[in-house]
Amino acid sequence: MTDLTRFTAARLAELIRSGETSAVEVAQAHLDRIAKVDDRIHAFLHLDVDGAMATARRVDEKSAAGETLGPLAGVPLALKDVLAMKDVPTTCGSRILEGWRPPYDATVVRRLRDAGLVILGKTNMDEFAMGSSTENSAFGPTRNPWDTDRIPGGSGGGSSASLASFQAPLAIGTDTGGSIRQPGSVTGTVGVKPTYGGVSRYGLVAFSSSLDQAGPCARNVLDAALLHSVIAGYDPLDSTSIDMPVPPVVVAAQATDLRGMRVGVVKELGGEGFQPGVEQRFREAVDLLSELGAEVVEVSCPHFTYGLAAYYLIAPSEASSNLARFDGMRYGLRTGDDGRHSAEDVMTLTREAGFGAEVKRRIMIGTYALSSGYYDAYYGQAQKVRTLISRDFDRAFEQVDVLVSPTTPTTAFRIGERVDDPLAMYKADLCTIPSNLAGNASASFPAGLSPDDGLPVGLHVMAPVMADDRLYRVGAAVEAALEQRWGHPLLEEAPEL
Ligand SMILES: NC(=O)C[C@H](N)C(=O)O
Repeated sequence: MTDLTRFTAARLAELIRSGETSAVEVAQAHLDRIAKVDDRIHAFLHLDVDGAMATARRVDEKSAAGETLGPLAGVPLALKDVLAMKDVPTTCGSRILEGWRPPYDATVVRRLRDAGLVILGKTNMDEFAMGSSTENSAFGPTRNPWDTDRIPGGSGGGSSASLASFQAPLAIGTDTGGSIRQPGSVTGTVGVKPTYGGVSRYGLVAFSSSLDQAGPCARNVLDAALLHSVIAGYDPLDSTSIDMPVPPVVVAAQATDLRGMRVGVVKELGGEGFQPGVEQRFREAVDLLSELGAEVVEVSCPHFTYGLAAYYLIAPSEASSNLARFDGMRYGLRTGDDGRHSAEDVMTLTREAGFGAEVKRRIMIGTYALSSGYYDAYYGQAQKVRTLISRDFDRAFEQVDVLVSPTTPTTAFRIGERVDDPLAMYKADLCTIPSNLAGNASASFPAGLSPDDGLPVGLHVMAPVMADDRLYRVGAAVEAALEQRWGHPLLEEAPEL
């Protein structure tokens, strides 16, 4: 049979159901691929070979017993290392959690297991999801399969790179300010940030609790939708979980036109500071939306311009509180516990040794923004801006069904290029942050290769709260039209590894 790592997730599941291949064969093919290429990519931090093979065998046994298999049963998946998986190392890309094996599964992980997905291992990420390049991982950077001198995006660069290098057909990411969508954009893959509350955060190690959201990553729109419907849905273990039916994402992912849909191009997200090739592919994508039947208008969201500033007060503030629990007493690393230091000293020494520079920077910014006398001027002000951004969305969605922009201002930059310039790094999330602040659904879909450097460009689509299906409708129609234009999916143009 042709190389099993080249199939879509939907097709693999079909082949397993029909008995043309087995879940064990599929898992083995992906583990072989990882063994062949991951020394050059470094997408994975940890492989769970025994666990993966055991799940695959269970799926094959069920199939042999004539049990009906779910739509993704037996399909391999790469899990971002920020989700707790029982007895499997979970580091969040940080030294401070080295050696920690969670005693429980995140709800997302439990749902994946129940649906028979084969979790291959944990993927690399910026430490505690703070970054846009995966260079802030304590375990070394991940490389972009399109050009291994470049970043695969962040913080979920391990997940996006595993897809683009055919090491896994599906992955899970988390998105606080763009960590699913920006890696998707720069690797030519699909990344969806569901509505906040649409996917449970139980067992997702918290960075900024009011912004964090787990979501599906895939090489095509239908696969992302199938994965979305596995992980989404109400969870009593997450107090912010929305008790409503999951939007009909799988049906929407089979759309071929956009007739009757109103699309708004966000005036403030583009132009100055955007790479010309990114702008060009974005404009072409907008023309394509009209060709597919959508009515396209320009929409102004004046407060989006302040999104980045508000995010870099709110996210560090929440992080400074959330990360207080990593003190050497409860999890992972403990430094200075030699009988000569007080408990407080052990906490300080552990945090000094266990956290990287970016995490420390954010803890300091957040602590400052929340401190007495500054709270109103910084954190309080940022929360007001957050409300204004939500109102921009509300007003826009009175006129249009979805909003669009480029996903990121540039294509994948070079490893090392922005490590000494945090602001340049933060700007990668200029277009993605507003949706985290407002909590609405949004996604990045491949929109072709930039004519100036031949690297992938993403089309960013934003939909109202719990209207995630609209993202998939746009994504599916665009994907079908572009494949027809090129005669193949975008990743076929990626260099062989
Ligand atoms: N976590 C995210 O969504 C990534 C964002 N670039 C950040 O550094 O906060």
